[in-house]
Amino acid sequence: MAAPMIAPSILSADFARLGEEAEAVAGSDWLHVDVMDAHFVPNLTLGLPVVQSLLKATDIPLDCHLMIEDPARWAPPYAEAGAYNVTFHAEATDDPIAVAKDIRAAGARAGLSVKPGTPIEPYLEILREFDTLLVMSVEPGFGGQSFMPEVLSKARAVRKLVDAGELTLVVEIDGGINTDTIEQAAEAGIDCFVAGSAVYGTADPAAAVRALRAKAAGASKHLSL
Ligand SMILES: O=C(CO)[C@@H](O)[C@H](O)COP(=O)(O)O
Ligand SMILES: [Fe+2]
Repeated sequence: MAAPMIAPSILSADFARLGEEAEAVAGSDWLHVDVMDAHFVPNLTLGLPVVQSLLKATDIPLDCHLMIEDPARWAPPYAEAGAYNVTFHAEATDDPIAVAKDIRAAGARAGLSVKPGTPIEPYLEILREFDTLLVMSVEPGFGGQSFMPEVLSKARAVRKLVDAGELTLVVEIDGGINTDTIEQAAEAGIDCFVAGSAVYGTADPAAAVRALRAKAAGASKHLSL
């Protein structure tokens, strides 16, 4: 496995100072941007205009997590705008392959996300159409919730396929990641760790990113390369 990646989630940042908040975590691998539409999830955050502004404000690759209905319509514009990774939910569409193809054609990596209660088995066959799998370890909608370790069996199943060379994708986890929970996720074979409150809820977000990276690296160093 490569070195662990950390993706601070701006959901826990100050929305009036997003450029500075991105600057505060310079050196992070991805900047995680939670797009919520108040339909797919019971919360409303930000959309394409804010992502377009963030793209001008930071060099950190944007990892857009779309918690929205109708990703076939709304996801490709994020890729066209220049987002690095565009992830939508398996539960939000009947044709995830078509959405992934459109995202890739527009120049971004395509990501598939599954809620905690969604099994991974029905999607294993189509994961070759994706560059990222985002395993939700809380119910999507809000930051600051508790980590659900039971979702790690999904990460382990996909890690096995990646290590066997059957899939090439980044396995990412999102929800409740902090210095107490990141090691168990790393041991399950996670490549990329989203953290919102554990980064922006602290006085020194850059130090929080370093602490998370160190813990994940320590826990995953025994895993196969
Ligand atoms: O997608 C989501 C929530 O739906 C996340 O990206 C949260 O922003 C993670 O926040 P923490 O659980 O790390 O506080
Ligand atoms: Fe997210």
